[in-house]
Amino acid sequence: MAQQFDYIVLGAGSGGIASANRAAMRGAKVLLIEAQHLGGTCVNVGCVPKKVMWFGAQVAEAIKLYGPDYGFDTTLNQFSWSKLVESREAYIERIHGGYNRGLDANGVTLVKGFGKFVDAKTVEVNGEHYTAPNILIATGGRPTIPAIPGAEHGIDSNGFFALTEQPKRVAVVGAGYIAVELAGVLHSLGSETHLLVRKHAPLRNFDPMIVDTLVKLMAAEGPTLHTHSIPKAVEKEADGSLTLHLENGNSLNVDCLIWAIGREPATDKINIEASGVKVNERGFIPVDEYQNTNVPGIYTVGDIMEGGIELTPVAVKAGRALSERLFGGQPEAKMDYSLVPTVVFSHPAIGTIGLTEPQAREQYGDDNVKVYTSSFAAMYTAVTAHRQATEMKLVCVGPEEKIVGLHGIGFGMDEILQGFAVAIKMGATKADFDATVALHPTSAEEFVTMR
Ligand SMILES: Cc1cc2nc3c(=O)[nH]c(=O)nc-3n(C[C@H](O)[C@H](O)[C@H](O)COP(=O)(O)OP(=O)(O)OC[C@H]3O[C@@H](n4cnc5c(N)ncnc54)[C@H](O)[C@@H]3O)c2cc1C
Repeated sequence: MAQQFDYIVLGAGSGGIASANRAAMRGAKVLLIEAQHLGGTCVNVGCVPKKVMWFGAQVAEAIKLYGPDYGFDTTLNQFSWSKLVESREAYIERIHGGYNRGLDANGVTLVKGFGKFVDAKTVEVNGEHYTAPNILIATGGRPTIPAIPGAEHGIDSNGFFALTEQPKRVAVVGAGYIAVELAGVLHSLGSETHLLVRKHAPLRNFDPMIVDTLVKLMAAEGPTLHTHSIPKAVEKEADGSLTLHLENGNSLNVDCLIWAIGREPATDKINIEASGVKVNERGFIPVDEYQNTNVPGIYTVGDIMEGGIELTPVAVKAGRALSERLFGGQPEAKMDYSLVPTVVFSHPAIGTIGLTEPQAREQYGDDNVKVYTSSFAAMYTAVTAHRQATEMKLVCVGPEEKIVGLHGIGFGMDEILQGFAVAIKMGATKADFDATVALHPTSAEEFVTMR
């Protein structure tokens, strides 16, 4: 006999936990199924451990690059990778505790195990059957490994977080934000780091100002960027090192190879056929604007939805909106996927929202687009020998100069963006920015003082 619930959530990651909790708060009887760890990718092998490592890298930079000119006579005797990992994992354990308490407080039933569809209303876990009129698929994704000889000698981002020792020489392959972030952290913490990208630069879909600045900073400070570098094969040498052979004829010998070439959806092992839910040729699930799949009563949010934005707050917001619609008496509740801000924890950080300059010119025509920029060395770095560039840009359209894009790379950009994202979401114009009194002295003030 199947146990009956109002709502079954498959996957306790960012989207699943948020949706399960909100549904339970609205009175639904909720079952949450998780195969591995509460919190999913973000908490265990994504945003959270990544940001801790990035903070570690910030500490290293403060000591090595900036400390001396601020008068600190410091010597870095040693850096313990394993201590950093220990602190990080203890922090993650505390987050797990918080999630458990939250689910308990809301009355969500948690079952640990790998869930599979039996039919459109039934899921099986550990031999038990559970049924509900509403089922959310929130199983997220996993890193892609390329199909080349020897690829198995490399690790992925999950493997990066499992490293107990710091690699001496490492190659990170990929041009997206995860590749940039992992390479930046490893470089700043002292590994000889190589970032290999297929084309001329990483983060190619970002505003050209961001891409150009990042490439210049990498050339000046590292990691070593290898452009037009497509891996062809990986060979394990007798000494345990790895030789990466590239299509352009070059090769690179390293101790550790990290694939960060993209992610694929976890829809292939959940017997999705039994549910009737359609997936596209890559395994992502198409949904309408209300997160409905093609099967009534089955929904999806997060990294496995087709055309989604693979970020935690997006999965969380979509999951909550869905629960408000199903159980909270808000029949029109839905996620608004427009103007989603993004930060890349590079060195320095990148923040971006809205259209890039080329996108705005394409969409509105050159005559309707006005761009404002600012370029300076962040004050934190400007008083040291290690001056670091900050570049900012506002992309405005029409006679009212509505701001449709805001982009920045520089010290503090990760924390600067959120407030500006609110203003832009509200439809701010350049005049609104100009009317705002600057906060001095900050980098952020440049956004309201551009001429
Ligand atoms: C290295 C890295 C860094 C990142 N950094 C950021 C960042 O800084 N900011 C940001 O916003 N986003 C970041 N992300 C992206 C973010 O982690 C994802 O967008 C987010 O976790 C997606 O949430 P989700 O709910 O769709 O899936 P997930 O969080 O992946 O959760 C899916 C869960 O489902 C479980 N599961 C899968 N199949 C089953 C099954 N059959 N039965 C039971 N459970 C199952 C999995 O074990 C997992 O716990 C990062 C990702 C990575 C990999």
